[in-house]
Amino acid sequence: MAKQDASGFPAGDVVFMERGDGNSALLHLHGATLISWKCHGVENLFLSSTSVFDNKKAIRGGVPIAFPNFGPWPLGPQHGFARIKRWTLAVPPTKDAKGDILAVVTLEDDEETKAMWDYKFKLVYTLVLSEKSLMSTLVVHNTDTKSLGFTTLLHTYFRVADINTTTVHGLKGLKYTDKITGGQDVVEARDLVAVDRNYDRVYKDAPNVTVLSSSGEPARKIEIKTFNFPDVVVWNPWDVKAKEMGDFDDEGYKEMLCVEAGKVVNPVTLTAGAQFECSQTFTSML
Ligand SMILES: O=P(O)(O)OC[C@H]1O[C@H](O)[C@H](O)[C@@H](O)[C@@H]1O
Repeated sequence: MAKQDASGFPAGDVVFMERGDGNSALLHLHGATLISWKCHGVENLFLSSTSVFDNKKAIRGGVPIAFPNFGPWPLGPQHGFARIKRWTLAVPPTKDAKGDILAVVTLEDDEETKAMWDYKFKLVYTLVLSEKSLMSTLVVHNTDTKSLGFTTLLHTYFRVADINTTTVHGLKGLKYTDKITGGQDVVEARDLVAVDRNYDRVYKDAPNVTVLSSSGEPARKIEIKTFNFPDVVVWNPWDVKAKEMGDFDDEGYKEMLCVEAGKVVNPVTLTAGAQFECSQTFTSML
């Protein structure tokens, strides 16, 4: 398995949050990519063992942030630049009276971002680690004197013991676009969505709670509660695409599922000085 604890990284590259009861989180400042969330000692995030940590390429796994664009982008790299920029640690891990840990990282425009996307902005990403939960809040500030538009998404790679026992609840009745087959939107008929091939589906207008369940050892049941993320992308590259990606374990598709909270179908428009807040909270229900 990939290095998923703080000891494998130069100290200045990662932010380690630890409650001391088997609950911890590890964020890499490259892309503000959360690369580990352990709940009672169980790792819930998938990180490819072949992920490249060169502070250039996006980290393959954890929770990369897509901003200011989800998907192919004519102005710059796929999924935007937030996942490949170095973020700044604004508030180092701080414990409150309940024992919860808070940390804040930020990203602001610079010459490189403005060459692609000519706007001034500030992103503030706040993590709060509780006993069974991790809340991640992204606030986008328009610090420019003109309006800007964007799409954004938290690209969570969940770790599961066995994809064949994994389901996602909460998507029934929603329309989705299937990016693999193309064509018309389809209505999801299943209460429990199981993934048995290459999936790349964008579910629209989802309720704010979905639940990922997986048996095997260890079993997992994780509630994903969102705010201002109306879309859910379900992605698994499966065997052929996994092999095609240089930074994805050949067999890794059997041990992961991406359930991505997004604001991707309808972009956000922010007037000068305005801000937009969105969040997702993982809660282990076991
Ligand atoms: O390889 P990446 O740029 O990290 O993208 C990985 C995947 O991200 C999302 O899930 C998209 O819906 C997929 O179309 C894409 O293949």
